Amino acid sequence: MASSSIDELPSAAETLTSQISADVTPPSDPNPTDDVTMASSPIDELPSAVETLTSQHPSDNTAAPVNPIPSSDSNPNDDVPMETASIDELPSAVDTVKSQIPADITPSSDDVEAVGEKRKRDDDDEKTNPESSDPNPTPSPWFKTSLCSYFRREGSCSHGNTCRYAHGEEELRMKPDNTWDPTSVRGKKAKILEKPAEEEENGEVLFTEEMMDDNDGEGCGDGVHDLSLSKCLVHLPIKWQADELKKFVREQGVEFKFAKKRRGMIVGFLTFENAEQLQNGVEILEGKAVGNKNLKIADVLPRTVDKNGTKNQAKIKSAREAVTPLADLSYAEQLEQKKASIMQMLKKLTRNARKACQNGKSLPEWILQSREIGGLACKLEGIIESPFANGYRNKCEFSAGYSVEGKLTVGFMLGNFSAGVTAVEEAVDCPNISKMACRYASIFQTFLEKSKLPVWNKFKSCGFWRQLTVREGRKPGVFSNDEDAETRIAEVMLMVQVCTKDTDEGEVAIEFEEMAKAFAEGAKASSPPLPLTVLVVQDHVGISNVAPPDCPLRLLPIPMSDNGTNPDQTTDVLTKEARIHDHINNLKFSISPTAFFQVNTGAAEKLYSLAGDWADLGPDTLLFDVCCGTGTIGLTLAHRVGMVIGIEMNASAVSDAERNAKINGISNCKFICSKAEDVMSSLLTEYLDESEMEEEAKLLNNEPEKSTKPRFKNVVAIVDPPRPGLHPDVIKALRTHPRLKTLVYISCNPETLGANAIELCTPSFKKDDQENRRGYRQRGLSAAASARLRAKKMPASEPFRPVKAMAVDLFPHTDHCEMVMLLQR
Ligand SMILES: C[S@@+](CC[C@H](N)C(=O)[O-])C[C@H]1O[C@@H](n2cnc3c(N)ncnc32)[C@H](O)[C@@H]1O
Repeated sequence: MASSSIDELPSAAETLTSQISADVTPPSDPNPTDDVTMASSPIDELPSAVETLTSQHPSDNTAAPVNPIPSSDSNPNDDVPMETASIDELPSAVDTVKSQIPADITPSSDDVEAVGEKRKRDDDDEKTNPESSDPNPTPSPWFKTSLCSYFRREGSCSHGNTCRYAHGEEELRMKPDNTWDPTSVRGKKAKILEKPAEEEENGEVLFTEEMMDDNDGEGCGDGVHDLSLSKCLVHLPIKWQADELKKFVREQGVEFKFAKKRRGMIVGFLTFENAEQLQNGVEILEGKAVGNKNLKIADVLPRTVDKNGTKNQAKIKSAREAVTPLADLSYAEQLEQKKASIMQMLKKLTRNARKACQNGKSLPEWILQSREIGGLACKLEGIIESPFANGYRNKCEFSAGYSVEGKLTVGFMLGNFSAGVTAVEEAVDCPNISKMACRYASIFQTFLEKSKLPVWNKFKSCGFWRQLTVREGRKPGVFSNDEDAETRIAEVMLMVQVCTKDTDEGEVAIEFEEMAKAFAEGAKASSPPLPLTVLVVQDHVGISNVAPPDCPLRLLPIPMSDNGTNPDQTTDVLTKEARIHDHINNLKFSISPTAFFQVNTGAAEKLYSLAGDWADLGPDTLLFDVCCGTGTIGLTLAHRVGMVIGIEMNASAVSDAERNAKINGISNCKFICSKAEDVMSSLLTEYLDESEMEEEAKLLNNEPEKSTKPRFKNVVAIVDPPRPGLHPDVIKALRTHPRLKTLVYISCNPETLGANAIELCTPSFKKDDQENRRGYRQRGLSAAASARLRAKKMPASEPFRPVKAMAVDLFPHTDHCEMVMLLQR
């Protein structure tokens, strides 16, 4: 290796790692699904796990009279009286979905209030004493929000039905501050899930690479900083680098010795010359406004030892907590939590859509009717559970880094780099990860311990070994329990991400050879031996491990194995092409290293079937599969439609899709490699308007021009965008094409589905009333607020209406959940 900077990196043991106090929270699941940016809007309004859970809706069947509380979003034009009577239970989930949890979503009065109603009494009235002896009390928002201790103890209460306290969990209502009686089951559950919020307050940031020892470019590279004279600054602008930090601090009149800051992080470091300088700096900088944030000053502590010399380990999150935060709840409880969070999203959609409607115009029917279903934009039919709750991930990305204790580790990051967390811990007890993936991570870790090349240092953006991705391909057939998970895996692709910048080619070649040997031997030595089908290296220089799809790949030969699990490298074309296979609905899918494939194949199968069942398909249907990846949705539904057009921007996914059509003998699918925003409108015109013109010409008895395109009576789009949602141009094209009547929206991020649905489902403004604001998105606006603005500019077109929704749990033990919504007009 040529680079001296890499050679000079301190060893893990030498590294003086630091722990600092700061109020940041690591993400719960580093890799819930593949994130490929599509929409231009950031998701500002994503609820945290805690918000989601504390705002959980009760499964409350009581029809207690309540005092309506106005929603902040109430639309002054909406003067439809609010029902306070009981609301019929929603129909149960579709019969076809056997494993689905019954939909117990009878709304409580709180839900009705969420629809938005004028305040009828003032705050003093709301504070009605629940212990008052008035025989006909004005119901208070606190009514039945606490459990009756008498009832709990004795099993009865002399107040009977008139008691203000809840007689059992069934009767219990959420408090006006969106919390549950802490002694109730729901209160206790919420507490478990509030844990991350407490940690956020405590603020733990773990740096496993030393950032304080580095020469900061001002000739002060003594390698040692006095941590008692150092402070950490939190809430700095993410784009700042050290120079901007230095400039800012100097402008405040603060003197210092060193300043450290990396682009992409919200934290930076200051080291002072002496105690006086430090005290002065803290006084000036603490709470100082920077942008729309106020600075926080935190201590820089040695990583594993606090100021008193005692270990800080107790405060440190485990990989299990970081990656699978719901793992300590039962699976039934997890599903209930997710369903509740999707219901919140559906209520939010109604509120946002009301805000997006034109003043003085009547609201669309679906918003008016939402009050009958507790403020939901449409019925939530339930949640489909994952067929496997454990070891279900077919793709795991393990980072190479250092553990909290400075040990070289291949595992999961305990938090977010932007918040300063670089600690990596082994995937111990993470129930969503297969044993096979963990085993490969451990083989890689053992290899790295002996490697001459260093692991990637995120803070300094240097090093060589970055990440190991383990992708598994399953055999065809039905599997019914978690236990046989390992035996289902037939093929494994390993992709190792490295950064070869400034390295010696010869040395790298030797390391790769050693690595291939280590994997092959490790796979063979495992009991039972592990499959190893493909080994590829991805060469990436960027700061984050998320590499662009066109990042260079190199296929490495795997030394021959005599255990029968590996194909012959010299003859097998599959290994030469770097691909593995998986199976969905009896179809075989070929998957290349960077192509998206749902990480939970069993649950994806259910997801696609549901989308097909809702999509109103038939031989006369033209199906647009928008963001089609390797073609899974279109190909599994191809036999039910006339033609499928798949649109996908990742070129290797598109060539996988074409290959998959061939492998499965499907000939009515066409795949377009492009960003959907660039082609959606023209494709709709190309495939629909032409046939419309021919139809008209026929009616007028004119001889139509001979078309090369097939004609379809029914047009349906199934969209399955990445987490940022659909691009505004795709939404506009779908919304304004009059022949598209049915749209099935699959979303791995219900929040962006909510934002996109605002644009799809609110009536167009009259031209004169349309807002003339420029651009698709204004800085600082939430996704929903941006969507509301765009909705006001939507060209005249019939809006869709949300018809029904279903949650599908593709990610057990994490707080992520897939969602499907049917939109029609
Ligand atoms: C959530 S995945 C869904 C893939 C596929 N439907 C499936 O279930 O396997 C989203 C896909 O959208 C693709 N994508 C992201 N942005 C896109 C864009 N602007 N235009 C078209 N495809 C895009 C990604 O490459 C990815 O394959």
